[in-house]
Formats: sequence, C-alpha cells, structure tokens
Amino acid sequence: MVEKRHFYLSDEMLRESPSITAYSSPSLTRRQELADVGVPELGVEAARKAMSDWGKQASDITHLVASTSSSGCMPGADCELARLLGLRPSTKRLMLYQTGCHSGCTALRLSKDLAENNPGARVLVVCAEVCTLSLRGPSASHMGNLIGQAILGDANGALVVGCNPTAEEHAMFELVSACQETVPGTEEALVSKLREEGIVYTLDRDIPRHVSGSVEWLVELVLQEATVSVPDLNEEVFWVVHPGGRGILDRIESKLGLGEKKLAASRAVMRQYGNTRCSSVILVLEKMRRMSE
Ligand SMILES: CC(C)(COP(=O)(O)OP(=O)(O)OC[C@H]1O[C@@H](n2cnc3c(N)ncnc32)[C@H](O)[C@@H]1OP(=O)(O)O)[C@@H](O)C(=O)NCCC(=O)NCCSC(=O)CC(=O)O
Repeated sequence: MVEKRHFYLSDEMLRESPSITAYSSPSLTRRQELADVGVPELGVEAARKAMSDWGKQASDITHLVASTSSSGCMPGADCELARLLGLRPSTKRLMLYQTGCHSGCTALRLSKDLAENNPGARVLVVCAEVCTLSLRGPSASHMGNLIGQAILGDANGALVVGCNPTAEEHAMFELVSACQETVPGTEEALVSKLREEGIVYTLDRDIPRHVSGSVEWLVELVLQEATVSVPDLNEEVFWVVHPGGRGILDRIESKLGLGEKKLAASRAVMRQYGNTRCSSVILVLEKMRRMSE
C-alpha cells in the first residue's frame, strides 16, 4: 500500500556513514549529529507554512509544543525551532522526545489543555520526524525491524491551536475532547530502545490484532468522554486515523464496519508518505481538510 516515501537522509549521507545502513554497528554519534540538524531544519518549514495559513505573526505565538522520536538533546529541537522562527524568548516551550507515533495526538491533547487554561494563548505544535536514529539494514532474526524499515518514512507537520478565534482567524477543526488509554497487556508490543547502534525497535506481529481488539471499546469511551452520541459510525463522522500500517487500517475498518471511503484520508497519507510517526496525524488532518474543500 505504500507507494512512495520521503527521506531526509540522502544517498550521499548514507554512503558517507556505512555504520547507519549496517544492522548493528556503533553509530549513535553520527545519527544524532544528522538529527540535530534535520529535525529543526524540516520542522521549521512545516511551522512556517502553518503560521502563514494562520495569518498572524511569530510574536503572537505564546507556547511551542514540539515532538520527535528522531532525536534527543539539550538545548532541544524546540529551542532551535524557536530561534529559526523568531519566536519571542518568553515563548513557553515543551519538548516531547521519544514518545512514538502517538505523540502527534499527545501534542494535540497538551496544546488543547494549554490553550484552554491560558486566555489568549496561541500554541504552535510542530511534529518532526527524520529516520536518522532508526534506519538500519535487515537481520534475518529480527523481522519486526524489517517491517518498520518497510513502512516508516520522514515527514513534518505543524499547526496552531487556540481558543476563541478572533475575526481574522478561521478555525479548521475543533478539539472537543481528548483522552488517552493504556491497553493492558500490550506493554511489549512496540518497544524502542536507544543503544550504541541507534534506536532499535521491535514491532510485534500482533500489533494489528491488539489495535482491532480494543478499538470498539476505545471509540465508545472517546464518545462518552466527549458526551457525543453517534448512532452510526459511518454517518456524519470523519475519521482521522494514524496510518500505522495497512494491516492496522484494514482491521479497524472491518471491526468497526466502516465504509471503504471512511479511512480514505489515512490511506492516502500511507500511500504517499508511509507511516511518518508523530507527524502522521497532522498529515491526515491536512488531507481531510483538502478533501473536504
Ligand atoms: C506489515 C503489513 C502491512 C504486512 O501485511 P501483509 O498482509 O502483507 O502480511 P501479513 O500481515 O500477513 O504478514 C506476512 C508475514 O509476516 C509476518 N509478520 C508481520 N508482521 C510481523 C512482525 N512485526 N514481526 C514478525 N513477523 C511479522 C506475519 O506473521 C506473516 O507471517 P506468516 O506468513 O508466517 O504467517 C501488516 O502486517 C501491518 O500493517 N502490520 C502492522 C505494522 C505495524 O506494526 N505498525 C506500527 C508501526 S509503529 C507505530 O505506528 C507507532 C510508534 O512507532 O509509536
């Protein structure tokens, strides 16, 4: 289902750093050097587009929530993003490192709380991913790694979150409610470890089954928390689902009995970019927005 992916790492960079394309070779320093530059460099492009869409100035941003699983350093990518964007030094920054694919939703959830609890706040959310820490060659004994190498790609997404839009602001989505649930017994399903050879992750073959096994009660819970009644999950509901993998989307669709067009935005992003971890959800929101237009 993945037809195209985009990578920050060029052929030249890979040839210069063969330790990155080996399955296991000490390479953390080189990987981190590339991520130190790549994450803010690409994140800033997404942020500039989101801010120009929003139509206001960098000085109007009060908070910055940045997320990536591609790096880890201090001062963090948030600091460099703020500098490159010309945000005010008093901008309140929050950096989310190594929080995985669900971090796009985590960033949205946090930005909602920040916007609702700080009158006039305008929160810039930047989700930036480059595969510099996790790209590696195959190993016959590590299928979960190979699956990840086959579906993950690089992409960056950004948006501005606030409450009570002014006359010049045009809100595109409303964050009605946000929640997080930990599904018991899935702690070992997706594991990512930072080692001398970079990030080594393992995707369990049962991930699609775990997701589809809990999606019904999770959707019920979300609707309950949002105090929204949805008699038919196909009617008047738009679905923005993290494109984790084709198997995951297929199983969610069949478990919830969704019509084939309901996950079209997620499938389009999967086709054009692959699974881009925390930025995926912003890409799907953007796709949904364009499809709705
Ligand atoms: C990769 C796929 C598209 C392949 O789908 P297919 O229908 O082509 O094939 P399939 O599922 O039947 O799998 C083919 C064979 O590979 C095996 N297989 C599949 N996944 C495996 C894994 N992770 N580890 C070991 N083996 C695996 C299957 O058991 C099967 O073996 P046999 O033939 O012996 O039966 C799908 O399996 C999928 O979407 N998987 C989920 C990918 C995933 O984990 N995404 C989450 C990414 S992380 C993320 O999004 C969050 C984060 O990072 O935080």
